[in-house]
Amino acid sequence: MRLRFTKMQGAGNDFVVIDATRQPFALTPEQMRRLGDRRFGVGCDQILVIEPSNDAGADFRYRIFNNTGAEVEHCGNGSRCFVRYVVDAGLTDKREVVVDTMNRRLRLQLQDDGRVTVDMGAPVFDHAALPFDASGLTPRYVNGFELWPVQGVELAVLSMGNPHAVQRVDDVETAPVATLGPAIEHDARFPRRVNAGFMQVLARDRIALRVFERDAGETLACGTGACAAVVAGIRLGWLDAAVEVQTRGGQLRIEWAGGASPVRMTGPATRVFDGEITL
Ligand SMILES: N[C@@H](CCC[C@H](N)C(=O)O)C(=O)O
Repeated sequence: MRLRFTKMQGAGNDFVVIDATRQPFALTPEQMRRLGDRRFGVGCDQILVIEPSNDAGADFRYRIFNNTGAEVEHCGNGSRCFVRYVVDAGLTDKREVVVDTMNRRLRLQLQDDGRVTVDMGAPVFDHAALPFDASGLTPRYVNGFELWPVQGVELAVLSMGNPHAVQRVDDVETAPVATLGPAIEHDARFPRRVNAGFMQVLARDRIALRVFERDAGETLACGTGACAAVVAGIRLGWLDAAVEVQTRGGQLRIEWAGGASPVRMTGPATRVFDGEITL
């Protein structure tokens, strides 16, 4: 089958975007793996599928697949690329778009400078949401928030719609992301696995972050990972309410007022090229 696609990236987290409002979308997990493969296909961290909404309150539905073909709940950098795509493709003339994902309704705003701000929804600390099995573990409390001992390090665990485990490191450049990342991702305490964040606090309003993503491995940036790291840093008393996050692929701004308020993420979204592939 022939498939039209657009390659996009947000802070170096790269995507194959499929417009399922204009062509049928019916790829098998095997076809998605081929599409996401950097040698045998187009190559990407995630595949984003844009569908019409069947809910009057939302403009579109947006589905996310890791490059393994597994459908996942959320993708922050992808959501910015999603809105850039629907505006540039003329699918909407709105600059504020409402979209439904698997488990959240997101509100996205295209800024005059081309960046996109996303209302990412509120963080969830309930272990069942990840899920995270803390049985038999004793947390260390910092500023009233738990750090859990897993794989020999201390993890803050939370969901941004998808699961995250964040640790503080002295230096992101020397952090053992390639070895500890997969060990945390596959730790049995995370039965649906987890995205593992490594955060260096540079100042109360600035962190450096690397994320070993579930399925995709280390990516140049992870939007939900940036939100999770900043929320954890705020709860732990290390960060203020607005933080610049330096990733290997670019800069994101994350804001959170605490409690049940939504996390706001602002960052770039860029179209790279359009193409067609036979799968
Ligand atoms: N790159 C994303 C997150 C994509 C999903 C993640 N790998 C998962 O499995 O939960 C982002 O920008 O948030």
